[in-house]
Amino acid sequence: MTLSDLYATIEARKSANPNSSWTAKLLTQGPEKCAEKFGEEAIEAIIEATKGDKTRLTSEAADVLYHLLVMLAASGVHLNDVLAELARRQGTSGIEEKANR
Ligand SMILES: N=c1c2ncn([C@@H]3O[C@H](COP(=O)(O)OP(=O)(O)OP(=O)(O)O)[C@@H](O)[C@H]3O)c2ncn1[C@@H]1O[C@H](COP(=O)(O)O)[C@@H](O)[C@H]1O
Repeated sequence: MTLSDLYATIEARKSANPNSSWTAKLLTQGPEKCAEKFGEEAIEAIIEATKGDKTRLTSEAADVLYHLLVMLAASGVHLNDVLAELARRQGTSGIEEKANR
C-alpha cells in the first residue's frame, strides 16, 4: 500500500455511504473536523515518540498519515501537489530552503 493508493481510496470515499465508511463519515463533517482529527492524532504520536514506545509510535504514525491524507482531500489539496513540492525541495539543503521562505 502506497500513500498514493490510500489517497485514491480516500478520494473515492467522497461519494461513499457515511454509514459504511469511516472516511466518508469524516469527510462529510468538513475540513475543520478533518483538521481537528489530524491534530489529535499528531499529538498522540508525539506522546508515543516522547515515551519511546516504538510499537505504539508506529501505530500512531499510521493514524497521522491517514488523517493527513483525509485532511488534504477534504481541503481540496491533492497528494500529488504535496509530493511535487517535496520533489522541488530535493537537493536543496534545509537551511537554504528556510532562507527562501
Ligand atoms: N488507514 C485507515 C485508518 N486509520 C485509522 N482509521 C480510523 O480512524 C478512526 C480513528 O479514530 P479515533 O482513534 O479517534 O477513535 P474513535 O474513538 O473511533 O474516534 P472518536 O469518536 O474518539 O473521535 C478509527 O475509527 C479508525 O478505524 C482509519 N480508517 C481507514 N483507513 C484506511 O482507509 C480505508 C477506507 O476506510 P473506510 O472509509 O472506513 O472504508 C481503509 O481500508 C484503510 O486503508
